[in-house]
Amino acid sequence: MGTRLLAAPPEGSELKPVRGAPGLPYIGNTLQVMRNPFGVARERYDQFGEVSWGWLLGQRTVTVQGPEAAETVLINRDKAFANGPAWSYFIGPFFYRGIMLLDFEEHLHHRRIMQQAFTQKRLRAYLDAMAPSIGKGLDAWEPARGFKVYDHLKQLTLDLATDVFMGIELDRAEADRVNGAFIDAVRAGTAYVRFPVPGLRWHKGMKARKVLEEFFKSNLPAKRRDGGDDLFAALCEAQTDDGDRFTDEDVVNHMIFALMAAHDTTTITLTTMAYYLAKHPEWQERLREESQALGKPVLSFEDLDSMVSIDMVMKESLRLVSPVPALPRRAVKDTSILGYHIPAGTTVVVPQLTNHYMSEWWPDPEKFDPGRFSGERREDKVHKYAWSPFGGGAHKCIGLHFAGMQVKSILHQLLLRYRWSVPARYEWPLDTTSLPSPKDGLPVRLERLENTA
Ligand code: HEM
Repeated sequence: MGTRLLAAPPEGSELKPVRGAPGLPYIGNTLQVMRNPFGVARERYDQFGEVSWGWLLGQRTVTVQGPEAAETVLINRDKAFANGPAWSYFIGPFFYRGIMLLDFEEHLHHRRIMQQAFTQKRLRAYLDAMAPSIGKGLDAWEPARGFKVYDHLKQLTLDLATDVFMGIELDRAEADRVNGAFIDAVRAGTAYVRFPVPGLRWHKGMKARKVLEEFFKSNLPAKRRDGGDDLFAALCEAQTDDGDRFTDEDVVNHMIFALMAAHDTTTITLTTMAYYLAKHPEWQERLREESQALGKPVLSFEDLDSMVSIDMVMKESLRLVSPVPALPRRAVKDTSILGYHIPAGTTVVVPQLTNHYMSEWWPDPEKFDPGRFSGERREDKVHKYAWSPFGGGAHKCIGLHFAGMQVKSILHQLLLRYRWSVPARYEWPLDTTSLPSPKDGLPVRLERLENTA
């Protein structure tokens, strides 16, 4: 495929043009990137270096590889890169005015208020609220061969979302209606037909958005009045020192977005951990011993830092399978990345999934080796953006401590109740066409342990 330049740099500037092998207009390498993101990224890096371009999902897209380029884009010093126009292309109609889709001053205003829903005091309350629901959810698992871990974890985190995020008692039918709408809204983002044809994903997503809006709107007055220990109440109450608060509409938009931001990401992290712990039983035993040694059936906030092995496995799993595989941005003015000219209007993507596999930054990147995050080794310290599953800069994941808490709390309780394994030669078929997930649901042999805690 021929090499083409994205655009000529302005005359007299010392900037270099971005090169690429873009392929057919609109289609380009989309299929290859989806099927084999690692191979394509390596090939492009070897041919063009950190900054290259191609057609991706119907857009001219500049892909920036490696932590230095990631830092330039995410730190965004001269405010050249915007989230809204880039993310809206994928999820705009369904996650309208979610905080990740806001930019610059407006984003900062919302972020300051939202921060109040993620204080240590709030996090403690969320953790205490979720512990019993986790136990109940896990107790209902039925040990079997071919037990689909991914499907069960997805259901568990969805049920937790109803408790900890909404704090609303729902009967099963209502919970299924709201959860179903939520799932349709998330799926719509990966629709191939990107306009509303009745019965297809996009159309279902639009309908689902309406269901969710009505649900949160109708529950909002009671939430504002009664408060609570859930995220919905926290967003209603959140207030900055300057007295800024969210409007009713803001609360609804942020709730719908937060559910989405939290759900699949946490499920993918837990599933990846379950996969590697099944493939590496010595690590599973090590984690189980750590949990048993704690001598408590559930984790409290104070215990989180002492779960050192779970922490290392979580970090390594987030490196190997970054739940948000790529971060898109749109250049809102002419700018540059590592000396390359980026014209206004260009879509720029930071591919976290493949960045975590660069042998330039990670020794033996394909290997599951949680010890690389141990105090003595800290391989992630090679660059601030070498390990960045939570992104960076102004939009860095606001829920990262929440995620750590939830993952550790679930894994601790899981390790105390069950052992799981896969045949030695099993390799999971990872689907990378959307957010990464196992095509087969990750079937394991699940056994209940005699003594829990
Ligand atoms: C392991 C789990 C998680 C991962 C890997 C993850 C990853 C990310 C990433 C990469 C971003 C930045 C997107 C960008 O810059 O374009 C982000 C943003 C965000 N995440 Fe998470 N996330 C996780 C869990 C959560 C949870 C549990 C919550 C809520 C409780 C949450 C709420 C958010 C929100 C609200 C934003 C937007 C922040 C902003 O734009 O200011 N995330 N997340």
